[in-house]
Amino acid sequence: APEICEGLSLLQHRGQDACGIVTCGPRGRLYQCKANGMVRDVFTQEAVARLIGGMGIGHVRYPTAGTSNHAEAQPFYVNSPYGITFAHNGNLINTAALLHFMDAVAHRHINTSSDSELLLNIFADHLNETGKFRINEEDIFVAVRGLMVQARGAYACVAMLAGFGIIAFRDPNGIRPLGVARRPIPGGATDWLCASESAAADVGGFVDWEDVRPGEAVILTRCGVSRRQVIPAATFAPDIFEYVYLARPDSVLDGISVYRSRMAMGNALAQEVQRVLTEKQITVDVVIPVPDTSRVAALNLAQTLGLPYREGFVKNRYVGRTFIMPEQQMRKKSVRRKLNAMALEFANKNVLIVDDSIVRGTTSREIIQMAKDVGSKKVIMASCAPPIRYPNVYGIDMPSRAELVAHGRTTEEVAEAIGADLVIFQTLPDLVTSVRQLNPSIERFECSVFDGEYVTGGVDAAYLDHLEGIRSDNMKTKAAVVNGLASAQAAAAVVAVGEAGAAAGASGASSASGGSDGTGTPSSHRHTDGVDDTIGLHNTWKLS
Ligand SMILES: O=P(O)(O)OC[C@H]1O[C@H](OP(=O)(O)OP(=O)(O)O)[C@H](O)[C@@H]1O
Ligand SMILES: NC(=O)CC[C@H](N)C(=O)O
Ligand SMILES: [Mg+2]
Repeated sequence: APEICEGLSLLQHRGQDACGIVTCGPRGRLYQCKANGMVRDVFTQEAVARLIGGMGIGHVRYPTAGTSNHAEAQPFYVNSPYGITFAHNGNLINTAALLHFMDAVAHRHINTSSDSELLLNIFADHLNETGKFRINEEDIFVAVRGLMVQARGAYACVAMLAGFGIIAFRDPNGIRPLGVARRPIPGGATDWLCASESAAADVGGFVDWEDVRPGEAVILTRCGVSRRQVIPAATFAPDIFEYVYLARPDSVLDGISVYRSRMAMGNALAQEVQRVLTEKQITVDVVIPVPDTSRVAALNLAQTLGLPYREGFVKNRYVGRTFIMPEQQMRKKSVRRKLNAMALEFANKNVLIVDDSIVRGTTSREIIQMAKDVGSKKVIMASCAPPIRYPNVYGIDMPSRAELVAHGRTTEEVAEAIGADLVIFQTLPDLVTSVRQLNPSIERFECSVFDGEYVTGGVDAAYLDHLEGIRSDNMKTKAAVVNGLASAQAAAAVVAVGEAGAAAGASGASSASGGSDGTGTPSSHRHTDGVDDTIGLHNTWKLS
């Protein structure tokens, strides 16, 4: 658990909403801790100490389906068959069909609106098909294949079978990243790690990072590692937005250094900036990045153009990423809390502000205003990514066209909307070249947010309308309220169940429990909407 916890803190930039760890201890017992909040807050020393065992899985959540309710925190658990826990990065696009299958064919109850809970149950259903008392690796490969035939969308997953091992797999388009690394330990044995990004492996001393191939499954057990291409890869199309924004610069994903790709984006953007500035006859005095993500590209852009690079915005290191926050109000407020403009770098200058992307325009609107407030002459905004005009359906939460500032707007209109004197976007071919030149064996990237071409197929106007209806900011707020009510309504019944559980705990049924409710949670913190709770796990800590 301490190592998984460390790994999750290195992946915190991928999800700030909720986090969780499940470990597997002696006799196949599972121990879990999950809640809304950041890794450092949820995993107290005591909580981690209670997560015993030699293998486990963890997750940091950035909700892209359902709500931010803690019932949707991962990993998820089902007891049958074999005791499976599951963590998923990505987003499914055929949830309606899968839900119908669950209901009508598999007769499995899905208790949240999380697509990950659904995916776990698809996996469980395929494992169950074996009908075996004890399964083997062959059965697992067959089950993962069954899941891949059925599930559509983006999914990089880790699953743990109690007392058996860990299974990692990546969808047939390889949209979201996933890799595996090893660490030799004295005596000849080997530790294994799977993670979304290689940076998590480096820090733990794991080596030989290998990307899981699209359509491949990896099984890790005491006996070693087995890999199999369970389904032929479709088009291998990693999401280019990982390189633009989501991933850490020190990670190498699918053979491409994120850092190098951002340097290349800065170089390429410099050419476009040069061209536009010459055409418009504007001179720029200084290049200023928008911390954090655009720094690498902005520095290279400034060097290429021979312009001074200045850190004119100072970032509050205690405020996380704003784009992945769930609500617009929160995002907007956080930009002001996060960034402060230093007048001495802006006053009386034509400033070129460089960001990695302009999505909703929340960041740019605020910082352009700040730049003006401290006396800039002209504010020119350059984006390492082209205009984002289409929703993302594969695990980046930008589901609604209306929320995208470039949707239905020309570049000039975007400038007006965000208050810039001029906006300069990278072209899509330049962005793709910046990334692809670092690994030409990747033939294409998932670029749907820029060109509206969805690599999996199955995403049409009707689907996007439907998605907008359930995922727009407005609807998320409504869903959260409805969910909150459901939780409150469930509470009365669940408290009663909890008390009964306490009796069982007191009689010694639960070896790991330390609290009065048999879950290890102090009664005052008891988690009261437990209808969705992973019944049967040894909960070590819950924030109510
Ligand atoms: O147009 P918007 O909707 O504002 O989205 C784009 C902005 O959001 C991200 O920053 P974020 O604060 O999330 O993270 P960072 O610190 O890694 O740059 C991204 O780097 C842009 O700055
Ligand atoms: N990025 C993620 O981890 C999202 C996983 C899943 N779609 C959810 O909303 O929980
Ligand atoms: Mg940013």
